Amino acid sequence: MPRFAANLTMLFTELPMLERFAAAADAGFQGVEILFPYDIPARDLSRAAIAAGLEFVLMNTPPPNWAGGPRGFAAEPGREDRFRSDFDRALRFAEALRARHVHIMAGYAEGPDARATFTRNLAWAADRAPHVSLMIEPLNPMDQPGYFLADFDLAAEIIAQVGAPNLGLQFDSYHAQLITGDAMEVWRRHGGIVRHVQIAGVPGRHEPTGGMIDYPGFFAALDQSGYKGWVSAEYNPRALTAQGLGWLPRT
Ligand SMILES: O=C(O)C(=O)[C@@H](O)CO
Ligand SMILES: [Mg+2]
Repeated sequence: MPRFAANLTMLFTELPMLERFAAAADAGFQGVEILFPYDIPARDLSRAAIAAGLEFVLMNTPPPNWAGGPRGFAAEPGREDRFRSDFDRALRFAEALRARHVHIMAGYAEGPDARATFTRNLAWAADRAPHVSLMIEPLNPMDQPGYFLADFDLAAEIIAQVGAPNLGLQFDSYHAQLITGDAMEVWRRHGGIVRHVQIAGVPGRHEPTGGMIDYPGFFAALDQSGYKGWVSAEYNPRALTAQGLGWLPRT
């Protein structure tokens, strides 16, 4: 069975951020992720993770705000300077948090120029931080209209084209299901380059139970394929987070 992390941007939101760490540990999670940790001093987040005995698994490149903000700039032609200064800021946080992965967000653009910009920026980032695990994640176009990366085959092509050992795929089964209609098939095709998995129920992005994805079957497929990374719960709980954790396998 994989190790499970709680996405603290979306889970345990009934508590202040620094109290979510202990709640996640008490619930049985072994790791945590925060999408945009930039509003809280990194030392406070790091202390909370260490005190709760949790690994800090993932954070995103800026911008800082989750609510309604854009989702990065890496594929936006003409915004290379902004991407680079944001990336350096993300690296400072990642180091302070000892984050295992950094998700580089593409932003909103389309066409060959966007692809070329994204590829160049990713190559630059992979070279600048060879010791950091970097990832890109396709997002479904219903939730993020206009987001450049909305295709798993394209993500795999770009990762191959960059060819950096520290760049891989972030596989969110919720987005995979909405983009293709068959998250399991996407896993079978691209699981080999996946460094991190996120889960949620479809439809609705709630608890991973009873929807279009067979999660017990998916967890078994992860084991069968030898996946050794984390699986993060990235969903909006229907009620209090702890009330909806029946799906979380107990070790
Ligand atoms: O929305 C998702 O799914 C994510 O994993 C975020 O990192 C993107 O905002
Ligand atoms: Mg995700």
